[in-house]
Parts: sequence; C-alpha cells; structure tokens
Amino acid sequence: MFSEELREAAAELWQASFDHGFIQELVAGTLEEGAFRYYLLQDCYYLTHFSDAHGLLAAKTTDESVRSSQLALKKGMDEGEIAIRERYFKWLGITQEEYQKTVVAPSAYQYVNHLYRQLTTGTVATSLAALLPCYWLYHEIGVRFREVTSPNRLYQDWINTYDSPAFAENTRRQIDLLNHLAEVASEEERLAMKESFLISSQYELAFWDMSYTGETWQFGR
Ligand SMILES: Cc1ncc(CN)c(N)n1
Repeated sequence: MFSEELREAAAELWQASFDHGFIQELVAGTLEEGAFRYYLLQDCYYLTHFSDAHGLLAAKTTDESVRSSQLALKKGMDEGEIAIRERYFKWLGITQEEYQKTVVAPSAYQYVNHLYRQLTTGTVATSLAALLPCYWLYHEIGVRFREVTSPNRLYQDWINTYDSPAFAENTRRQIDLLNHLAEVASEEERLAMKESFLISSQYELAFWDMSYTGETWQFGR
C-alpha cells in the first residue's frame, strides 16, 4: 500500500514527534499550561485554515468520492475538533479578544501555506497527501498514549479526542482515499505526494517545537 510507504518514510520524523518534550510532558501532566495555551491559540488558526482546505479540495476535485468525503470531514471538524477548541478556550479563560490579537507564529503560518500551495499549484492527490499527517499522526498519538492517564484533566481530554472512534474513522477514510488516488497517479505524482506528506510531517514536528519554545518572529510583528 502506498500509505505504508509514506508512513515508513516519515518514521523518524513521527518518532521525534512522539518523543518531543511537548508531548512527553503533556502525557506526564507536567507541561507548562502557558505552552498549552500558546499551542491552542496557534492551533485554532491552523484548524480554521485546515477546515477551509477541505472545502477547497472538494472544489478542486472531479472525483465524487473525494468531494463528498472532504465536505463531510469539514463539517465534522467544524462541529467536532473546532468546537472542542472553543470549550478549551473557556476552560483556560481565553477570550475571543485574546485570540483575535494573537500573532500567528512562523511555523503555524508556514504549515498553513504549505497546504494552500498544494491546493493551488499541486494536484488533488498532493493536496490530500498534505492533509493526511494531521489526521494520522494525531491518531497515532491518541492510540500510543491510551494506556497512560495524564494527571492534568485538560491534557487527558486532548489525548482522548484523537483516540476516539470518530477520529479513527476519519483517519481511515483519508488513508483509503490517498491509496485510491495513488493507484491512478503517475510515478512522478506519487513522488510529489510523498514529498507533500513529508513536508507536512516536518511541520507537525515544528508545531510542537513552536509551542514548547513560544516561537516568535525574529524582529517581532
Ligand atoms: C497542527 C495540528 N495538526 C494536527 C491536528 C489534528 N487535527 C491539529 N489539531 N493541529
């Protein structure tokens, strides 16, 4: 399966995500709440664009199975993961005003730009490959840490989201679509799909770093 080839190519990168201080401390419950707060603010920006990317992909494709699934996933995300973020905002006392004033960090900005680049200059298959690590890596995190209970209720709630049957099904859906598109892709397009998938995997790793260190622009913004 092409998805297995991609997973293997990303193995080292994904392992670095599992081992990252942000994830390890989140699971142990020792992660500074300020780092999680920062992550949530940046992730809300990311998820809003990630959701829009599904709509753009639906508009770009002529394949009905891709179109309908992206629209369904977009709806599920708006009502699920994005709605959960609103609950977390309340939990941590983050106001809309604070969110509006938040400066988008370089890595969050660049990750979103990679998605849009694929949607504009790439193909449907390379765009889907760019979206996939967002599902698959997080689902693996949920599964990997399902036996551990973080002493921090909020962190545990976050982990549970990605181990839920709904998230597992959405991940499976995107993996199946990727394999379906890879079957009819040329060798050149398959290489571009792999590159797109690996770039997203790099940005997933950068996202933990960004949140852990409170990344800022070099001369401010
Ligand atoms: C950056 C990022 N990547 C993935 C996910 C999981 N949808 C997320 N919430 N944020």
